[in-house]
Amino acid sequence: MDNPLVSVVMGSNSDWSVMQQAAHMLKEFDIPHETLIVSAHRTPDRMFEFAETAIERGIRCIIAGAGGAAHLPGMIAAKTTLPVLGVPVTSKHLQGLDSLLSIVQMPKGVPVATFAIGEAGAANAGLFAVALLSIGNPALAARLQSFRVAQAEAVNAMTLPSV
Ligand SMILES: Nc1c(C(=O)O)ncn1[C@@H]1O[C@H](COP(=O)(O)O)[C@@H](O)[C@H]1O
Repeated sequence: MDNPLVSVVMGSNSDWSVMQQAAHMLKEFDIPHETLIVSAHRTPDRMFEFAETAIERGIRCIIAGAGGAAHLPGMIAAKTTLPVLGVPVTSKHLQGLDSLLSIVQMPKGVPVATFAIGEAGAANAGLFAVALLSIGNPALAARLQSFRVAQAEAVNAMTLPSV
């Protein structure tokens, strides 16, 4: 996508089933974004270059998802002052608790905004990026409000089976 405002990055293509939820939200709100595979562990030089050039490329925030020893969001945050939204990807052996703790326990001074494990976290990271971009953008803020109204209506229309 031309001139992306949000980067959605992940450590491996195996993260896509979770991380695509963030991209879907951005698409729903017509936010120009890019999706990339970058790994602090496996492609450290590429990760450094990505983080160091993100501001000059016009990126406004970075959604970073990883599983297991999920150092990617924190390492990106170490190399840029852009807001980094961390998504703990569900892992095979520890169900993403390892990813969550790796992402959330950042040392003071280098924040990563950490979301829920898995698809809900990825979708919410996308929505949070929209919320960040809606500051000073009343049209986008109005679309976000409409999204909430539609969501409330869907919940109001829910029914339960009789016992
Ligand atoms: N946590 C990280 C990092 C990183 O933090 O740099 N790079 C890859 N990974 C994670 O390794 C898991 C398994 O990856 P593979 O499926 O490729 O073996 C993925 O969830 C990925 O995010």
